[in-house]
Amino acid sequence: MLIRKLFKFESAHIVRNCSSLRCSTSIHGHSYKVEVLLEADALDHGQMVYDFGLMKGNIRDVIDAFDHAICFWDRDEEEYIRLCKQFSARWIAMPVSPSAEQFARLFFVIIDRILQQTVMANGEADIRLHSVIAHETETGYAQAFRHDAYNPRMGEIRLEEIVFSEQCQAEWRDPQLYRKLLAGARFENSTPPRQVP
Ligand SMILES: Nc1nc2c(c(=O)[nH]1)N=C([C@H](O)[C@H](O)COP(=O)(O)OP(=O)(O)OP(=O)(O)O)CN2
Repeated sequence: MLIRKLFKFESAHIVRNCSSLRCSTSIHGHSYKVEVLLEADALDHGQMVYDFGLMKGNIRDVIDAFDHAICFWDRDEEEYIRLCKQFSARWIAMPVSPSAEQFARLFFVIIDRILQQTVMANGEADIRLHSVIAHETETGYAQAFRHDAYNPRMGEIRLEEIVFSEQCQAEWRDPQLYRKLLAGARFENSTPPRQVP
């Protein structure tokens, strides 16, 4: 069974080398929508694949870091990157260009790691990240599946190479969140009170 949770953020970028001139030569913003799809073949003690509320923890926090941030490819021109950092307290450096496709892949890789490091506490069984959909506009989206996220032909995404500005990190509920993720820390889902009907 599949479940889906929708997240939103507003962000600015340039996508170099693309065919659309406006997109590759002018900083512009989008109201992104990100759909996270999880799958499992069994249900937890609440008879859910994964409680939607749990997705409003680390998964939501990481996606929300992109809100009001300027996102740039770390191979963009040095001067452009310097100015992004100078004029925006919220910025994210990405090892791939910030197209809808790469946002979908990048979120897949991050959320996949969050789930791997999360200790399930309510009988959730074998939760798998099915795919991530990144809507850039009302009419255009990209959907990344596992084989896309880890496909080197699309560019390798190493978590260590995604850099969140100090301001992005400071606004997390846990400013150490990303450092903990990189260090392989375990994230505990809160244990629900057991009520047997
Ligand atoms: N496959 C992709 N194509 C384009 C991307 C992308 O990430 N993946 N990105 C862009 C631009 O960022 C652009 O701003 C969005 O393009 P487009 O859909 O053409 O935007 P419109 O605002 O014109 O949307 P309409 O709904 O068609 O008016 C370009 N292409």
